[in-house]
Amino acid sequence: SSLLPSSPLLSSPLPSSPRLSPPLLSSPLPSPPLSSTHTRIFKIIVIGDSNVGKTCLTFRFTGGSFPDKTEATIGVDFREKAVEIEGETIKVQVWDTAGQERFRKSMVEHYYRNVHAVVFVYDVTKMASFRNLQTWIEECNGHRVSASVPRVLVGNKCDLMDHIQVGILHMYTFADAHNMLLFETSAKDPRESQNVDSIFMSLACRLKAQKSLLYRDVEREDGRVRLTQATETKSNCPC
Ligand SMILES: Nc1nc2c(ncn2[C@@H]2O[C@H](COP(=O)(O)OP(=O)(O)OP(=O)(O)O)[C@@H](O)[C@H]2O)c(=O)[nH]1
Ligand SMILES: [Mg+2]
Repeated sequence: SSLLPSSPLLSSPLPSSPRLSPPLLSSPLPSPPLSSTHTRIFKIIVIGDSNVGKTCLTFRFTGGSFPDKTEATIGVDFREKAVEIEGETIKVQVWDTAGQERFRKSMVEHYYRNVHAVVFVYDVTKMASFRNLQTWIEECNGHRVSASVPRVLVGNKCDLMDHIQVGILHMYTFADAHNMLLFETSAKDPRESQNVDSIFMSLACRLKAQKSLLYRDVEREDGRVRLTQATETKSNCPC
């Protein structure tokens, strides 16, 4: 695990440092492509206590498996996966952040800058990791993350059924109070992998929908781009 995205866990080449290229930093949600050569990137950060399984979840989504061994993330690891939604290829760029304070201090500003969605993870077998969510939410709010940025609550390690400390009621109440989508997952159990994918795919669909409502009918007329009213809202989203 490393500050720079040179980790062997990386699924594809990614920006060489957290200073991302201008198109990603310049707009809160990148506009849809007007040509097929431009791929939109959605930046999703994954935060929560150390050891809750953030690295394993992001690896399960981008790499399709559970890593044999992980070390505490230092700074951030980037992982990326191209997904296709309604005919558009979108890059889901997952920022796997460090849970340990000493490994994240200098990076926090980078995490939240122009983020498109936030995934809050806790460990269903550790009540402390659930209680600490309040602190993570405060940090997120403290970095001027807009209320329109979708937030998701993920209770991980649900394969450890005999050790569950955070019941479903806790989870529902919390997610409801904070207007979050919620998922219970296991990064470890392969039978749960679809559920892990759903976390990121549902966000990607939502982000795409947010923008496609505005730009759905982008048309070119006489060489000029014209925006027209959305005429249909039916979605072919795979989620
Ligand atoms: N049983 C079980 N263990 C898991 C699961 N996900 C992760 N783990 C284990 O939990 C430990 C921590 O996982 P990581 O993904 O490294 O945790 P992290 O949240 O990235 O931790 P930091 O990088 O320190 O913030 C590892 O030993 C994993 O093997 C899961 O779904 N089930
Ligand atoms: Mg980690």
